[in-house]
Order: sequence, then C-alpha cells, then structure tokens
Amino acid sequence: MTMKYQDLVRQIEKKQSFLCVGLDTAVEKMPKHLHQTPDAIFRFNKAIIDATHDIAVAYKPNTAFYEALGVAGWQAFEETVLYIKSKYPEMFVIADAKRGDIGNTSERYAKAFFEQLPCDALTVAPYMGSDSVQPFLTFKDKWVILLALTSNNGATDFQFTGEEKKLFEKVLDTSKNWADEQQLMYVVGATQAEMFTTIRKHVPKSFLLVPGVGAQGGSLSEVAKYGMTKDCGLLVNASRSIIYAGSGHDFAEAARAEAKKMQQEMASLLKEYR
Ligand SMILES: O=c1ccn([C@@H]2O[C@H](COP(=O)(O)O)[C@@H](O)[C@H]2O)c(=O)[nH]1
Repeated sequence: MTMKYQDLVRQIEKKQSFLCVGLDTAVEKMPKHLHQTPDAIFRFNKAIIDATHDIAVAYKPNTAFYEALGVAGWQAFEETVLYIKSKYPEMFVIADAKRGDIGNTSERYAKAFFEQLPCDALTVAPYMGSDSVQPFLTFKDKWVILLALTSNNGATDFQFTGEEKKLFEKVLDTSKNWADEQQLMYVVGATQAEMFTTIRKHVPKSFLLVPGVGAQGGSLSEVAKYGMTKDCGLLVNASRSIIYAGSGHDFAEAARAEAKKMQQEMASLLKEYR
C-alpha cells in the first residue's frame, strides 16, 4: 500500500494521532530477558509495533542502530520494515538514514530503501544540492524528508548562518522547486519550537517530521501551536522515551502507555489548533 498525502491525513484523523514511534533499538537498553535471544532486536521491535500500531501513524527506525551490528543488524532492520508493511500496511515507514550523494550514488541509496525494501520515506541531507536529491524523487509514490532545521545544538553551526536568508530557509525555498508537498517533507526539531512560525512562512502546507520531544526535551504543545496546519502537517517522533519506557517483561505495555499519553495530548491539540 502506497501512502499518499491524503492517506496520511486520513490516518491522522482516524487515530487522532500524529505520533511517529522511533525504533532506535539497542540491545544493551532492552529488557534483560531478551538479551540472549538470537533475534532479540526484531522480537523487541515486533512487540513494540504490536503494542502501538493503533495509536501511532508512523514508525521511524534509524538505520544507525542496525548498521552498528553489521549483517545481523541489517537483517533485523529488513525484518522490521517487512513486518510493519505486511501486518499493518496503513503505517507510514520512515527509514531515518540521512542519505544523499552524487546522483549516481543517490540512485543506489534510493533503490535500497524503495525497491529492495518497501519504506515509504527516507531522510535525506540536502547539502550536496539538487542532483543529489533528484534520484530519490524519481520514485513516484515515495517520500523524501529533507533535513531543514535539526534538533541538536550544532544546528546553529551551519543551519542558522546566512545574511538575508539562513541556510535552513534556503533549503526550504530551493527544494520547493524540486517537488511539492505531495512528495517532500522536512525535518524540523521540536527543540526549535520558536522557529516553526518562520518555517511555516516558507512551507505552509508541507508535512514536518519533528524529532526532539521526549528524551531531548522539546515541547509537543509548542510544536502544535506554531507548526500545525489544517491537515495537521506534523509527524512528531519519540524514540527512547517510548521504546525504553519499561525494562521488564511488560516493556511493550509500558511503551504503549507512554505512546497513549502522547496520543491523548495529540488528540486535544488537533481539536485546539486545526
Ligand atoms: O534533527 C534531528 C534529526 C533526527 N533525529 C533522530 O530522531 C530520533 C530522536 O530520538 P529520541 O530518542 O526521541 O531523542 C533519533 O533517531 C535521532 O537520530 C533527531 O533527533 N534530530
């Protein structure tokens, strides 16, 4: 099942949620009883997915957590993506890999996530310019999520530089010529809540993938207040605060409880700001 803009809007409406659960799975942070199992990462992810699929609209496995484990890690990544798309095809799957290279190489990255695997979206670093992003955009029903204003402190080093326009504003304005809001989204950190009004001046309709609530301390209500559109336009990600909410045999129930808290807040924010 491909996920178009309106499909995403429908899922948000149906579930009253714009929650993206980040699957940043690390063996040492998992409950101890899973450590010795050969497919520990996939088993952990499966339990989290089964416990949250009805209250989240997206999953975002960050490839670094899987690549760090070599072949076995990548296998767990593949199994996770395939499990989500076969059991819960309505879920939006974002591979957070922050790719982007010369066109010839970007084309291969695109094939890895969009042909070999049924990911719906891929995060892409835009700093090598249009020909580095273009190959991802040739996949018709797939999404590109460009880094715009990231959640980390180092975002000030480059993204806030520039005279008339800051670098992140240039990314937003220039990339609008490459594709529209039906295929392009942007990463904007929740820790940058005061910048959402500015962001919306540049991309009034685009979906924003917003990491940085939970463990990084960003405010969900501020993000919604300044960033929400009539179609919601937000996918707010939380990784560690959800998947490591519990450390015992009931870790999946604990993750669900944490996700449910966020979903309930999201339901009231959708009423207030849309
Ligand atoms: O600006 C960015 C871009 C990406 N991320 C990623 O999102 C998650 C956040 O995890 P938490 O545990 O909820 O802090 C993680 O995969 C980051 O690599 C980001 O945080 N900020």
